[in-house]
Amino acid sequence: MSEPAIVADSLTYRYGDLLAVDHISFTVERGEILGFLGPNGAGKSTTVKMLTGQLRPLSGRALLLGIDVSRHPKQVQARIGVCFEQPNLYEELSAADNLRLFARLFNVRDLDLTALLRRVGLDGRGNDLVSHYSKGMKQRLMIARALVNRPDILFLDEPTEGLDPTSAEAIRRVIREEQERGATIFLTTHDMYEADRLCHRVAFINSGRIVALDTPHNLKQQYGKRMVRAEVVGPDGSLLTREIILDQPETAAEMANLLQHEKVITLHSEEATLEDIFIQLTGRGLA
Ligand SMILES: Nc1ncnc2c1ncn2[C@@H]1O[C@H](COP(=O)(O)OP(=O)(O)OP(=O)(O)O)[C@@H](O)[C@H]1O
Repeated sequence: MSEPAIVADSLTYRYGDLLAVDHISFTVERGEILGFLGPNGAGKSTTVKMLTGQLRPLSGRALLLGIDVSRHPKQVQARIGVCFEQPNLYEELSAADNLRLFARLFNVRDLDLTALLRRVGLDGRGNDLVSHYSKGMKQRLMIARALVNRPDILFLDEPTEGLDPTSAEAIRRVIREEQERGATIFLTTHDMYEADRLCHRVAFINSGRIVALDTPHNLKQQYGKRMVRAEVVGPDGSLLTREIILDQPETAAEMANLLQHEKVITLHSEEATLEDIFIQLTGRGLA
């Protein structure tokens, strides 16, 4: 079996007195989409920078595709694609020239510019200057740039943050396509719905530490409470809410009581969201 796409082994980083990343360890298998979830300042970007060779860990090490990132950054960088939250494009060049420049840097000779621009919904706009692009267009161009070298691993740092729904959906579609192509995706986000829909597993990070790492389904099973919420008509005719926790010894009796003795108007089953679980584990929200 091939080695994992990403191995983080006790990665640690400090800015002055601040321990931003505190002995983080995890593994991402090839072809997996891992969501890295945490609030502002949790240490997500710092972790990504260590994984991609932009910051040298204070201690610990990162292996990408079996290669030590600190020892062989160039070798690793040729095989990954990185898209950061802050646009770092050449604004006075056209979108196409930005991509061509990157292709030259990576020695990619058979770049199909038209196809690449089409994938991110920028076909017909390749000759526009990047400075004339909207925020969403720049973000999509950065994704395109991260794909130029057909990376084995894609690092996407908050790729849909602040985008309109159409741009965000275009980016999610590309993420799924890349995973189907066989790429591994490391997705940093504080959007729990996005993580829930896209990721095979999610890691919760808080104050520089991983507090949980599992599939969204297992996290909900382990930490979440499934429940039924009903709206019923009260004695004075007003609407009241009843909540019944599922999977308890008394659940069946409570459900029977509800249906036999109350006038039920609506009935919905609900499960914990990743946000609920994050709050339960850390005492704070993701936003
Ligand atoms: N260059 C820096 N100098 C000093 N402190 C920094 C620097 N970069 C980040 N930090 C601090 O390190 C901690 C982790 O920051 P980091 O950017 O990794 O968090 P994050 O989870 O990516 O947050 P966000 O969601 O806001 O991007 C924060 O407390 C932040 O203020």
